[in-house]
Amino acid sequence: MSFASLKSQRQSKASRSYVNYPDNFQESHSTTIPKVIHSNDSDTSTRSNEGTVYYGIPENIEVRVSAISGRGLWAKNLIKAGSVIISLRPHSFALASRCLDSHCSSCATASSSGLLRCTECRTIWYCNATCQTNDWSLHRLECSALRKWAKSAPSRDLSVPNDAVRCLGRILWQKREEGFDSSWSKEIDALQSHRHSLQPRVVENSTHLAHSLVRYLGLSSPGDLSEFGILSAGDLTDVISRFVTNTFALTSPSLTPVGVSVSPLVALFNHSCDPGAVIVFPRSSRNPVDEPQMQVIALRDISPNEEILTSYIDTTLPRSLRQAALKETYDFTCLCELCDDNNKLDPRESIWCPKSCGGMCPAPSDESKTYQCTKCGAVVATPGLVMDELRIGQEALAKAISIQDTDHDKALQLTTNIIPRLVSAGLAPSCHPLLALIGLHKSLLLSSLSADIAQEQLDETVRIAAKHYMGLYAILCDGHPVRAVALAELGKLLAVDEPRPITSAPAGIAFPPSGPARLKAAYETLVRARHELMIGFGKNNDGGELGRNIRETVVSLEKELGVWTQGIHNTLQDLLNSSQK
Ligand SMILES: C[S@@+](CC[C@H](N)C(=O)[O-])C[C@H]1O[C@@H](n2cnc3c(N)ncnc32)[C@H](O)[C@@H]1O
Repeated sequence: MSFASLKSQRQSKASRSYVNYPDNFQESHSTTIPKVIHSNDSDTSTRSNEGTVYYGIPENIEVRVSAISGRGLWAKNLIKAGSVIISLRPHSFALASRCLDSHCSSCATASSSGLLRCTECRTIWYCNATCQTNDWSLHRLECSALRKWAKSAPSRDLSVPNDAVRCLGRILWQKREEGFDSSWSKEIDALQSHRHSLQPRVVENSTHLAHSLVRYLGLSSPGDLSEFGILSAGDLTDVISRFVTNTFALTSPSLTPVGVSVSPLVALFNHSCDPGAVIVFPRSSRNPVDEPQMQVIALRDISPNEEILTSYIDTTLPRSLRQAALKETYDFTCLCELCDDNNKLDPRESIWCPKSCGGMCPAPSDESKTYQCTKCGAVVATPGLVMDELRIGQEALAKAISIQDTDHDKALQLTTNIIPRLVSAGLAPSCHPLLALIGLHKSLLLSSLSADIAQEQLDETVRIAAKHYMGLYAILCDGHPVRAVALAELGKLLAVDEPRPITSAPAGIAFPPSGPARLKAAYETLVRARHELMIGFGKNNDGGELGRNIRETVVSLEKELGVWTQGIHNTLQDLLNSSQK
């Protein structure tokens, strides 16, 4: 297995920075869609003709409206786990700036070499002339905007606008090209806006984004936005708010964020912290022109008349952080089962029993009052100390995230030091911030893997990958793509050729095992990973690009194991023969 493929999975997170408003832009009438609450009963949903705006709604789902969450998508028939519910090319997408020279801007295919650069703007890259031609109707506008932006940029670092600005630019150009009355534009205009209830941080970001957008479009004043159907400050606020509320990360087949994407139909799914469906980009199309293909996949069986819910945020976070993120960007308080039931022990906020009975206690916090093991009743004697460690862990996590791209070694040192402290404090691997620190530590270790890796370093990376999977296993359902990718990573690491296999350790005790036992563990882990990938990235997609890649690895490991088994069989036979002589 190549280390390069592992390393390439570790790219830093796409940054999401949004808007700000020009002060001199007047507030006015707006084209905001009417509020869509049709029912006062919080528990009922109403079938709605709102769906008529949308093209391509599959037969087995429909738009309904509820008092709590507005429009949403509901199953009409049973949808089985691993089924692709929706598959479409997003209305618009833009690559993160750091991915522009490693991914095609037309089909979003990753390529380490061989992309062709636009000779005019020297910023956008394509697989080939076909991809360039497919993107030309928008790129001809984007190309000159990029050149003007670069000319007036104060520094090289700022010579390309971020993905949010570029995506918004593409949306506005395409609306103008398609016509404001076209179905394409109507779907964009029907996206939900929260312009009357923007949170303070969103206002600040939005103002900044609006200024950048005006500059990017080459307009001398916000008033010139009328050519894009934006006639007032309110209209511009709507454009930005719709974008912020309805944008999804564009991700690689192994879930690395590589940009932003907007699909009005997919944006109709409401949120749950325990979702029944996920949004992924498995790269399963036969025709590259259809890529990037955005798919919504059922994680479990969804019953007829059940609302299909996806998650907008990282569901490994504890309740308070999830609620804060949802409030800030999406302006609602989540009432899903996970958020609603405060009394249930949540592995995201749990520590091991202080008497080591194997049970768990709620992690001490300002809100929780009882720190008792749910199995044996033992009480945490020093909750204050655990709370201190949790706080220190949270601060270390924030620091390590902020420096991971600029000072890899320092970030690695930080995670290396803090993880054992949190483990000693009794945190379970699924508990925040330990799980996040383990995940970050794993990605930092993966990014420093090289062909001349030492056995100890490889083994340490395998152990941390196993801990990461254990933490995710306690939180996410079977087949969740995040869990599936973590298991695939663990299996691939186990399958890496050992630089110096340790043969003396008794089998079954050491982890990771060595020699043939390790090969067997790799095989079993990858078979399991493939099962999970087939759910999270779709059965019909064969688990997406990653699922297909794991299938090939499984097949080659099968052969390798066969050779081992045959070798052992031959050796035993030789021994038997010689003893009989
Ligand atoms: C991406 S849109 C989803 C579609 C939206 N309901 C509509 O009518 O267009 C996100 C917005 O839907 C609403 N929403 C989504 N999930 C919700 C939930 N679980 N509870 C309350 N509101 C929710 C929030 O207003 C949120 O900002």
